[in-house]
Amino acid sequence: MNDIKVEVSDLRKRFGSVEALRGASLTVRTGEVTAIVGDNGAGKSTLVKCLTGLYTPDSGEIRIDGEPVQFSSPKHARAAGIETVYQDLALCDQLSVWQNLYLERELTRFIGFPMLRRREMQREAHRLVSDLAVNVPSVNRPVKRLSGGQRQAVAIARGVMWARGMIILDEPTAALGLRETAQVEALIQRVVDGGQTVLVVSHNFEQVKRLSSQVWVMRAGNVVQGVRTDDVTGEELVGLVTGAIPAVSARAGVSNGR
Ligand SMILES: Nc1ncnc2c1ncn2[C@@H]1O[C@H](COP(=O)(O)OP(=O)(O)OP(=O)(O)O)[C@@H](O)[C@H]1O
Repeated sequence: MNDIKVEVSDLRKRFGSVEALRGASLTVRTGEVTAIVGDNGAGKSTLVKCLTGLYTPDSGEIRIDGEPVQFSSPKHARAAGIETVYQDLALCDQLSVWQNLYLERELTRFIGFPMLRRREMQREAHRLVSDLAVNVPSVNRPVKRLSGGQRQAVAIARGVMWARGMIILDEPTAALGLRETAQVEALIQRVVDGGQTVLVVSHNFEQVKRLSSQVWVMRAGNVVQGVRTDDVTGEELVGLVTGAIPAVSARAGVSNGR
């Protein structure tokens, strides 16, 4: 197994006069939760969007499983097995849980015309939801009748269903209360235990401490430090993000994240 799932090297992206990424580099280890933290405007979303094919970087390199990739669209990144759950979740309110899980990727059979394999999708959706212990009353329930935490869990489950190796979560619990946050964090833990690699963007340092093994700190378009999460305190993370602490030195025997 390749230890490094993603390697981002010297990524640059400019929007007119704004340099959103100024040579950002980081790695994501296979089978772990890696976090990216940074203040507003630090470049986190831009970096994620380069990884998911929404933006094309001006220069730099992205390697997945050791292979250089250039994603020209989100579809292209999805075809490479990278699923992303954005803050807006992109769920279709009127549709049921199972319909959302298969949204735009419905199973069909051709009998002179394409026909939906409805039963099979419902069965598989039920199996996935049970396997991940996603707490929804039924896969037939429209998502508009679910709580915020349940909706987030459905969006993550959809990522799990289609990802082949990696899921990116953009602020997965920003809109949730304490109990729902705990449920979504437990789900993320199960996803990683199931062998997926997770990259999470979060403003919640306590969550980063609880969930991730590795954290990368971004400031003004650069990745200023990578540390193993156990080697940094919450206060140090805040200091790194704001720039009050330029860097923390690696604890004995631990590199700065590479
Ligand atoms: N499409 C765009 N057009 C112009 N400028 C952009 C665009 N996207 C991002 N930027 C700028 O690039 C910089 C980095 O933005 P980005 O959204 O990547 O930061 P972020 O760390 O994700 O911030 P936040 O935590 O607020 O979401 C900011 O100055 C932002 O205004």
